[in-house]
Amino acid sequence: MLAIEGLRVAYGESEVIHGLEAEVAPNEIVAIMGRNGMGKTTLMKALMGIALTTAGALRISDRDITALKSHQRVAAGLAYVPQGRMIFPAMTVEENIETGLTVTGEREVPKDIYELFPVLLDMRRRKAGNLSGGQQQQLAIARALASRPKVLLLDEPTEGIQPSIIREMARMLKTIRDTRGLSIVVSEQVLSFALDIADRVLVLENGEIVHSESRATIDEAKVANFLSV
Ligand SMILES: Nc1ncnc2c1ncn2[C@@H]1O[C@H](COP(=O)(O)OP(=O)(O)OP(=O)(O)O)[C@@H](O)[C@H]1O
Repeated sequence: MLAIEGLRVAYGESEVIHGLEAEVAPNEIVAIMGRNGMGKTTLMKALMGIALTTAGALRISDRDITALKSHQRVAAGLAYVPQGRMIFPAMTVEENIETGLTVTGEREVPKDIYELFPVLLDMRRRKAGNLSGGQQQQLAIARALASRPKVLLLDEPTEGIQPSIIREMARMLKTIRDTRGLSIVVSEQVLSFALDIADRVLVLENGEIVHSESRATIDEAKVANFLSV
């Protein structure tokens, strides 16, 4: 579904991702784990066309998207929930979700989005800035799903979220995968969340994948070791 081939990303002279190779299968949930500063956010931004790639190719459903701009990548099937969520606090919940509709041509928020997130239906006329952290995360995911993606990217969705809500979020993301048939790539530092949600775990260290293991056979202690400082 998503193929990353020989991806190199640099900020000026400083290369941060060094020839990364990865594939994400249809319906697969892949967790990208790594300590702070190892390149998770940079990888997400490169996939979305926000960070500058110096080499490599990206494909979504066999379509080469390497040369496409961000909005064209969204139209091709990528959606992104950035770190910190980046909702528009002064806009209503409904207006926030509507910003995700630009590539589908729909004018109104589809019912199935509100069915997934009933709390957003109740709060649709409220300013998004007044929602709790967990509700804002749901809003950011709803906005991303509004573009009907094939691959959903989430950058550290558990950051600043209470443990009970984190478990709820894991359940919700698996439901989204199962009901909408999409692939999910999630960058994460919380191992329990990654193990709860992922079919496969990749560990990113200094811009390279140093470990890749399916959930079924994973050595938790080994992954925990990569994450400890
Ligand atoms: N705009 C930038 N300009 C220059 N260097 C940057 C920039 N953004 C990130 N970096 C550097 O790139 C490297 C990877 O950072 P990145 O934010 O991708 O890591 P991360 O794994 O997402 O960390 P975190 O968990 O803190 O978000 C770090 O060394 C960081 O200092």
